[in-house]
Amino acid sequence: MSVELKGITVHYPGAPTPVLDGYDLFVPSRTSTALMGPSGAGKSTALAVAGLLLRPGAGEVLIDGRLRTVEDAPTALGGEIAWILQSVNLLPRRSALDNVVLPALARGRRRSEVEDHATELLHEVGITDPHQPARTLSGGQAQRVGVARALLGAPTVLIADEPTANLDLTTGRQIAELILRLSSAATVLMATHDPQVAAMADHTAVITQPAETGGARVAP
Ligand SMILES: Nc1ncnc2c1ncn2[C@@H]1O[C@H](COP(=O)(O)OP(=O)(O)OP(=O)(O)O)[C@@H](O)[C@H]1O
Repeated sequence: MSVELKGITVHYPGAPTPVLDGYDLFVPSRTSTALMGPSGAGKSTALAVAGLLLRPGAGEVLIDGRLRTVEDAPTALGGEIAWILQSVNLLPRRSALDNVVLPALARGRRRSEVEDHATELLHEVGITDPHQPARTLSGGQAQRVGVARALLGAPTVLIADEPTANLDLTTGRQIAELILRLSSAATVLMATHDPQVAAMADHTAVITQPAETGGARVAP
């Protein structure tokens, strides 16, 4: 499914200027785009709009050519749209496997329906013991569990907001490679500050500092 932002404007209350001002982005179906740009340029804001978590002041979000709004979030999130964040927020006393399946159980799936697939995904991301308690995982291992959790619902749109930011460069790049390889059937939008991570994606879009340009723009 393609993801398109058309003329998106977001002006946070109290801010002197909009963080996004007529922002356009097109991510073709089943491709990945790395979103780059200086801190504060609006990458997370653009992802929140694309992921239907933030209603823009103006503009449209089209997924697979269909107009979508934040009202669609309850059905889309965890199903067709999945997120991977910088901080993984695992339940520390539960196992890696529990952390992968719990969101699916909360959405009404039976454990028996998802457990085999979750175990397989954990294996694919390099977690050899699915019963390892989350509190004993390293940061990199925890993010691997986060990747498996995001992929369990077979999302068609995967949004990753600086998924490697809390990791050392090498681990971060391994995680980015995993995300892009395992989500090849999805359309991926990933914010990153690491040019090597960005280079792994099919395309790069740069959001420039609005204060300098009068509005965020995408570089070709
Ligand atoms: N909920 C909010 N309310 C008010 N201002 C906000 C809010 N969220 C973000 N901002 C401001 O909007 C600007 C863009 O923030 P955003 O997090 O989208 O940037 P970013 O490019 O993702 O930055 P970073 O690389 O540091 O994560 C910043 O100046 C930030 O302080």
